[in-house]
Amino acid sequence: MQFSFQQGGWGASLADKLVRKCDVLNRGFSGYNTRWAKIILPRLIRKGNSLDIPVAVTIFFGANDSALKDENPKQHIPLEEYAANLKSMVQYLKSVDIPENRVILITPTPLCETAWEKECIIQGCKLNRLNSVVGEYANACLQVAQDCGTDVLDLWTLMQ
Ligand SMILES: CCCCCCCCCCCCCCCCOC[C@H](COP(=O)(O)O)OC(C)=O
Repeated sequence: MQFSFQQGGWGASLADKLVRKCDVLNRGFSGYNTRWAKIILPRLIRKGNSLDIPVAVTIFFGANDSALKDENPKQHIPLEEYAANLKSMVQYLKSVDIPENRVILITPTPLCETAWEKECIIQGCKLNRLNSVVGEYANACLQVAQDCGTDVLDLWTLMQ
């Protein structure tokens, strides 16, 4: 997310598509999981006046949360906590007047294990994420969207 506004990034493309319609703000923090994001969210989005209410807020987590506990304990978040953290962020947004119908959850994308393993080796570690595990977090994200009544962009399915 943090780097999505770089040249050719999806954030930059989105901002370009929506030019003259709305501003696209990037509040991505590379490497963050839902536990850390939940803590900083109140510093990123505060209650404003009615003119400041965002048209839409996207919440895009799961890639880092789903890192394997044994191989990457710093980023790993248990599945149940991941779902609870997503719900908590939706509830926080509601408390600052951003209702669930303005929130879009985005599932994590599928993981190319061979490409990621090469990255891990460069970093001096073993493969620390598995596509099948990411899929469990994507399903949990879909469930949270259903429970909370938000829209959801199912990149897990769309990018298979
Ligand atoms: C209002 C309409 C919103 C539409 C949003 C459209 C979103 C399109 C998204 C395309 C996504 C492309 C693939 C992104 C892959 C992201 O992977 C992220 C993870 C975690 O990275 P980070 O955020 O830096 O921690 O990447 C890795 C390597 O784990």
